[in-house]
Amino acid sequence: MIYTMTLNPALDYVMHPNTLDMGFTNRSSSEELHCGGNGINVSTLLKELDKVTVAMGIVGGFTGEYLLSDLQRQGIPSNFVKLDSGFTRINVKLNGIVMTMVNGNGPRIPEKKVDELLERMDVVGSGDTLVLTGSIPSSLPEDIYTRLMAQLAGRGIQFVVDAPGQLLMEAIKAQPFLIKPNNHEVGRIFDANPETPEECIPFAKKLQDGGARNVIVSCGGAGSLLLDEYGAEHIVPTAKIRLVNATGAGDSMVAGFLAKTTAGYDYDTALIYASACGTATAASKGIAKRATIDRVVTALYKKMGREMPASIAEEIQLARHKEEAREGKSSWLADSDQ
Ligand SMILES: O=P(O)(O)OC[C@@]1(O)O[C@H](CO)[C@@H](O)[C@@H]1O
Repeated sequence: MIYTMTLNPALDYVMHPNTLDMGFTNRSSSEELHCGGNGINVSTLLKELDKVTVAMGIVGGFTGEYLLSDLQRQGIPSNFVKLDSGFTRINVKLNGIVMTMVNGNGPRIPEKKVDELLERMDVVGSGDTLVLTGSIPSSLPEDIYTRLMAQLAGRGIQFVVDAPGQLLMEAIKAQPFLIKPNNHEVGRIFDANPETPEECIPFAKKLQDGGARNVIVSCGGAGSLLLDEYGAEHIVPTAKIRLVNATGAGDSMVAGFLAKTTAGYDYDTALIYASACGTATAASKGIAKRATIDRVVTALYKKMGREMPASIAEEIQLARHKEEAREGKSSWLADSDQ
């Protein structure tokens, strides 16, 4: 089972302002509301790929209730600690000419709620994957991810960490299976300015020396790097799309990588799939839908001049048939049952 942990979930309020003049009233041409926070995004994309996950974390107030009901509506099982006061943050994403985000700090988390969370973690056991991702409210200690991993150490759990700066550097000491910073985050950690996957290799090596087993560094349109646990470097380009929304693209990469590694695919295939999932979300409003992911996977293999593994091609075809059947465009279900 894959568990995702979102300690600071959010409702992402996406606005499309035509202007962004400081000190004046700006108007948005349309708005959207998505349930977010990194772990929830990972669960949402994995749900699109028919992978069951349990979303865990801490929620509060009416925004937290909304988030839980949305997870239920999507059919994503959840196990969240509920706060007695305070509310889950609303992060504002200004999707104008230049994308600007204002992320909330999040509610205050009392120590007893941390204890409750640690108790609930006992459901995670041997063979499970635990994804620890996103920032944490400032009332939580900086070593919270390390504490969670220490509590679960020795149970045969695979940890995945995608967190900013110091949180990440603390967490790699617990030798997570995967970390996924982007090139800007890597640059901030090492006081450098890597732009391409190739330029990220030495920094990925340092992160591996610090304990991480597999290191993915996403570099936006320049492609992605995976330095795998055997020391092999994999680089994939990014499929060309029209950028709609960068929010959740990194989480979608993590989800895509886990979808394929937990299904037994090799790291090379998993990275290509991860990159396609990230790109598909960047081309979507909210987290990508299955049909977009499949289109981008196909485009990426074409761009790379490589043949898609037959099993992935079959999956894509099956998903398309299912979609057509749902929309009443084909009768393949009836045919195949005859
Ligand atoms: O403030 P954090 O926790 O660093 O990031 C939170 C966030 O920006 O990340 C997700 C996309 O990755 C969004 O759904 C969410 O609003």
